Amino acid sequence: MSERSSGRQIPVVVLAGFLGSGKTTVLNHLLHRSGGSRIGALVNDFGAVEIDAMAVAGALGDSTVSLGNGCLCCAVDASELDEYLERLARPSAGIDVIVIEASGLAEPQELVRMVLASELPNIVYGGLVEVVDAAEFDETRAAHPGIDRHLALADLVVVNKIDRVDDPEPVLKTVRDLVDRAAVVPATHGRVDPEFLFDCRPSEERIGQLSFDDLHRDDQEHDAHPHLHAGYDTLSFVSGRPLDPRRLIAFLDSRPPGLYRIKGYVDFGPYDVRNRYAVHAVGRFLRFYPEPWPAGAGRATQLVLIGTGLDTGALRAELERCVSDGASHTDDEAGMWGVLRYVQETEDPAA
Ligand SMILES: Nc1nc2c(ncn2[C@@H]2O[C@H](COP(=O)(O)OP(=O)(O)OP(=O)(O)O)[C@@H](O)[C@H]2O)c(=O)[nH]1
Repeated sequence: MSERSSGRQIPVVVLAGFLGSGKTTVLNHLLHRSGGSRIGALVNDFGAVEIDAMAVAGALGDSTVSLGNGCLCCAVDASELDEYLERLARPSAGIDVIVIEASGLAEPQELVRMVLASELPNIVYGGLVEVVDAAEFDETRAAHPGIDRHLALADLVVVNKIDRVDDPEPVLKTVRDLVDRAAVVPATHGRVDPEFLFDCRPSEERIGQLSFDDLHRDDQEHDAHPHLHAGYDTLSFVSGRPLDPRRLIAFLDSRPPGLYRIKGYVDFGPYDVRNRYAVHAVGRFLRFYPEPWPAGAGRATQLVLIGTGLDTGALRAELERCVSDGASHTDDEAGMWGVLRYVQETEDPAA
């Protein structure tokens, strides 16, 4: 049995973007480049013929749930969405990440709200990805000013169809000006690094999510495919001494916009001797997941940071400053409050 069935949460990524921007192309790319990770897709086609579902079905088999009855954000409420998500999130499906492909006309914030309102304990919101058509961007914006609002909500913007513009810089600059801390990634034919969206597993091994060994192995795989990773910086940070929760939160709250992904485990030492804290950040989205230290596991903080244009030396120095100075914190009850703000309480059925 995988760790997932014993309480691991499955991230749900919302994939949105205007009609024809390349959402299905991105999803298909992710399906083929996700290594050993299994993606469940919730495909929301706007129209009678489920073109998108057919486009992805071959790759997905039984892990696609397709909704052909109109726009997901209008057609279902949160409890109905939960029914679909539950089908994909059941442990027997063995799914690591769920991607909801919104129809080109969907209001992404409605979908995000519904995912956040989910009462399923084993899923967690994993971020909003907006796909933009680089060639049509100016015209689409002029006709649909709401696009600006969607981009402001995004955690990652894929500026797709770069091959169709002579100079991608103007559109990339416009998009960067419109986003709020989101990473902006240029792409052709939807070729975006899946690692930006979720934690990929190596193909030959499918045990627990967020394994640090897996992440390292991914780094090696990355070297074999430099074309997907051009311009991305990665920093691995390990500390055998606990981190100070206040300092870490100050670091995270002021993280630079290009620092798009953070994942790993944090040891807060005396602040919580029983649990380690899995950390998961996608763009502005940040969550901590406390979980008991596995028996026999060495206590250490292990983090991987991924982004674009990062000053990795400066980030490492900042992380070093988060290491606790060893003073006793037993009477400092408020120390963990900042961290606990980012812990989702899923255990409470009334929540
Ligand atoms: N030239 C070029 N064409 C692309 C690229 N990405 C996707 N396309 C094409 O653009 C068209 C639309 O792509 P889709 O992935 O279906 O777009 P979508 O956003 O899912 O479309 P809707 O579901 O209608 O909203 C398809 O014909 C793709 O082959 C790209 O980077 N360059």
